[in-house]
Amino acid sequence: MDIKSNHNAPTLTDPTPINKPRLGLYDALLPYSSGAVFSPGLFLKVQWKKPGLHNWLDAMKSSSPTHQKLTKASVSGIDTSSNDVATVAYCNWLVKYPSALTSFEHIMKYANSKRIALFLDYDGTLSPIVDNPDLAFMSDAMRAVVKNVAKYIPTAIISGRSRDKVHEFVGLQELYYAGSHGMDIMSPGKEGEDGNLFQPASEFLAMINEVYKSLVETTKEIKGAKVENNKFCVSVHYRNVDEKSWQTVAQYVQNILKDYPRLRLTHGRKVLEVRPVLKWDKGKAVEFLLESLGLNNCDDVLPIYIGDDRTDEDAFKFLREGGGGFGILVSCAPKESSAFYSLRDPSEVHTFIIIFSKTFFQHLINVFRMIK
Ligand SMILES: O=P(O)(O)OC[C@H]1O[C@H](O[C@H]2O[C@H](CO)[C@@H](O)[C@H](O)[C@H]2O)[C@H](O)[C@@H](O)[C@@H]1O
Repeated sequence: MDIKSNHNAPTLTDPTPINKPRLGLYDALLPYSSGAVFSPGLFLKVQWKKPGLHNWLDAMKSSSPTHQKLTKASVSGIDTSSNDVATVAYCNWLVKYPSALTSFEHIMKYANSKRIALFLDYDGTLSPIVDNPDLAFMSDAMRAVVKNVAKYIPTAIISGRSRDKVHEFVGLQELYYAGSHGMDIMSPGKEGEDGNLFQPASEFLAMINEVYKSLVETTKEIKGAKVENNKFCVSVHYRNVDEKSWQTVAQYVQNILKDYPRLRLTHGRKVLEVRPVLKWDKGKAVEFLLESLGLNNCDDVLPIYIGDDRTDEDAFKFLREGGGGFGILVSCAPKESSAFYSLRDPSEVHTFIIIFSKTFFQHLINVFRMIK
């Protein structure tokens, strides 16, 4: 697969925010920017039309299909001796989204002599999906590989969680963090200091808090429902709600959103995500970070994004349609995606980052020897 041939000219249309700060590690850092001012172009012009309850329910059911038990997969491939329908479907799907592990040499050939930027989603990518969102811890082994790769490659975590929460889970100072689906971006600070901040949705803070409180109040009677305040967006979890009550969850969220035309809803993995009607998503966050790092519009840069969720598709799409890189979808079940490659689960993400760091480090040594 020729990655480059798939990249067309960028299709982004909204103007650059007026006081867009640069967050680059290697650039002069601009001062902390609070209450950023943005061009009206940042707001979505078409008002979001709230879909009917049945559409919401359909989306809730399809957003997190029960994972098929796919066994015996390994780095080198899948156990094709099994005739299990799910395994066959997964193998067919791998033709379109090859494993980033089995395609590793191809990826490295393409990455050779390029500067890399690595973007990592958190839930379902660095940490396994668990029932309680407060207990979605990342393993020490995963933390160690992310810490190691970040020594050589600018690395960012891009999550739907609040930036503080995901920073607390990951626990590494040296990374870029983009919380609230990219609406809250911070660069690594110097020792004991905060880095630069970019918050395109800051004016929505009060509104989001208000909606969070209403959602907590109205859903408290639904057993298993959980509302999470992600600062510039709110998650309504229904993973632990009996399926018979999903309609009630959807109804309650819909009732509240009727009063907030400037908020919209997206679906994640057994979660409804309430967020501002802004032209800002994980794809825009990747674009912003590349620009801040001085790595945009360069032929010698390869951005790689690894993620598992629907909201990661915005980043995959950005990279595919002119962002100069590619996405890797983490999924153990077939899914349509704008990613180029796939990995089955966080343990394969762990393996990929290890192999990638080692190969990249070796490459740096070779370059160093050549110039010596
Ligand atoms: O962009 P992400 O970092 O993937 O964040 C998306 C949502 O992730 C979290 O929820 C998901 O993971 C939970 C823990 O494994 C799981 O219980 C839940 O069902 C998943 O949807 C997070 O709690 C949400 O706030 C994020 O929106």
